[in-house]
Amino acid sequence: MKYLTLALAKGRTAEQAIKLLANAGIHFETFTSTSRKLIFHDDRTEIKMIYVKAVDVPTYVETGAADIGIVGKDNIQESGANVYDMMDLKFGSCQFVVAGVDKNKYTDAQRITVATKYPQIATDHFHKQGRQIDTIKLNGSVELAPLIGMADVIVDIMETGTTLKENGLEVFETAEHISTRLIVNKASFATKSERVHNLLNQIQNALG
Ligand SMILES: Nc1ncnc2c1ncn2[C@@H]1O[C@H](COP(=O)(O)OP(=O)(O)OP(=O)(O)O)[C@@H](O)[C@H]1O
Ligand SMILES: O=P(O)(O)OC[C@H]1O[C@H](OP(=O)(O)OP(=O)(O)O)[C@H](O)[C@@H]1O
Repeated sequence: MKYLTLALAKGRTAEQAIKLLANAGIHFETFTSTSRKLIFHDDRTEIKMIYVKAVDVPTYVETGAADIGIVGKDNIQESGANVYDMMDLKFGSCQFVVAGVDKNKYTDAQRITVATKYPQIATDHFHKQGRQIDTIKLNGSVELAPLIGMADVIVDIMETGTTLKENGLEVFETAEHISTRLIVNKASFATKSERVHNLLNQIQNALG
């Protein structure tokens, strides 16, 4: 039988994903989060895991380079990838928020500048409200932007709220809840349906 390929997001959710897979009977014996190895095999279940940057997981799955992906909903939504979002894995929980320092200015402004790692999500969020925005794409430390006058607000992920608090930012709006999801390539879902369903069942059972 041919191996199913699973793209797993590196970073803060990786350990929990590996633990969930182990509980589902899928073991990557040589895996350590600090290793530089990119491909791991479980010969018993015939699953090949590729260990990649979170932001790239939807691309691997959409193109069929991977049959299945484990990644945060933030990255799936931002990518707009045409994949099946099959399962909430219940870890990596956080929330999209709009935050800044001057709420009155934010409320009254005709047009606002939004700094974010997620320009597509920010644009969609504000367009739903009929607001026009300019986006500035940043790749980290987004909270800095309103503090130095670079942007009026940020759209970013909040988990504990510590980063906002320590930088004197206030939540103006809360948006979507985010968690880690299991996504499936559309062609694989049709052509490898039995194997994909078996894997989904194993993971669902492990989730309890
Ligand atoms: N407090 C949090 N901040 C950011 N992401 C979180 C948080 N809690 C859970 N997540 C989830 O974890 C993923 C981010 O993990 P991580 O920060 O390791 O990746 P990244 O930001 O894509 O990586 P990098 O910082 O290397 O670019 C997010 O995509 C999100 O789904
Ligand atoms: O509410 P909190 O628990 O404080 O978590 C939220 C922070 O975590 C993330 O940043 P990350 O740690 O990925 O660093 P980054 O600034 O490099 O993106 C996110 O972009 C927020 O800055």
